[in-house]
Amino acid sequence: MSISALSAKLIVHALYLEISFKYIKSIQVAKNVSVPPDAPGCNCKGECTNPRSCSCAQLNGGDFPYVSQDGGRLFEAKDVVFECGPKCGCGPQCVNRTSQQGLKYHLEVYCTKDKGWAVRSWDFIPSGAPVCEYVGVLRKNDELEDISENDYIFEIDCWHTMKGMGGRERRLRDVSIPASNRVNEVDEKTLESEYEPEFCIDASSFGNVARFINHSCDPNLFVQCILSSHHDVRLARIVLFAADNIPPMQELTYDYNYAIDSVIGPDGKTKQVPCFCGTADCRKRLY
Ligand SMILES: C[S@@+](CC[C@H](N)C(=O)[O-])C[C@H]1O[C@@H](n2cnc3c(N)ncnc32)[C@H](O)[C@@H]1O
Repeated sequence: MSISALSAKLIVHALYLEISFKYIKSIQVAKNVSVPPDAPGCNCKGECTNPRSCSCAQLNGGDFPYVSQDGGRLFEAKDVVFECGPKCGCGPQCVNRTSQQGLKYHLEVYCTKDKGWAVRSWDFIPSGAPVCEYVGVLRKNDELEDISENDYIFEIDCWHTMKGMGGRERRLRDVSIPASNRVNEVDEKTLESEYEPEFCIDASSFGNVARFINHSCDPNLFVQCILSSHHDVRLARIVLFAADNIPPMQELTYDYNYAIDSVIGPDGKTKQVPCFCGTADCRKRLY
């Protein structure tokens, strides 16, 4: 195939992805995964404005996690953000539903020379703005086959983030997860010694633009765990936010944060993938 025919094909493909991703907003749930019932909501009307009377603001430590500027910006990264959900009295424009309002920026999937597909925005993205949710099929980790061969899995490891438990790991293992689904009911010791992510978002067969966002050791996005309908942190939503003001056409990246040597290939050997993020502090390997 000639270079021009190949580029035309890539452009058509990218356009197709761009159009189809615009309309894929929410995750699918595998048949054997049961999502907990909707949590009780706040009693606010219209928009939540008073953190003292809003029970969702109370879950966030007594204040709203977002400022309303630019349609909602996360004030600072948090262990977990509690957004308003289906049982709340407020409406869809409530600032405490910032990550639920769909794509706001014109995102483009494009081809790089050494990392495959990548994503950039045609628009300026202000620091703290939600960029996109990691959408896919919500699955149990222990049912995935060939996890080391699947590039589109996001393990929901919010406990690791919350407890500063180091790099994400990508492995399959029988794990025993505490029966409790409430943040502060889980025993600390269990967390540190036994906890492994139980669920993941698998974007290999179904997903949105987030599946094409590459890793960087010095990223411009960060991962934020969000609870909106239920309060089970094992099944938290994963949303990517701008870590800085991001100028148009700059590649969007987040830190995959894998622990080095944590991925075992089908041959039983440690898998090593070089990192091509090109930043000054590059760790040289994805895992
Ligand atoms: C979630 S996908 C990202 C989209 C991918 N580039 C594609 O073409 O579909 C993750 C995979 O992209 C590649 N990748 C992402 N970031 C990379 C980086 N900094 N250096 C090298 N490869 C990277 C690796 O193959 C990784 O397993």
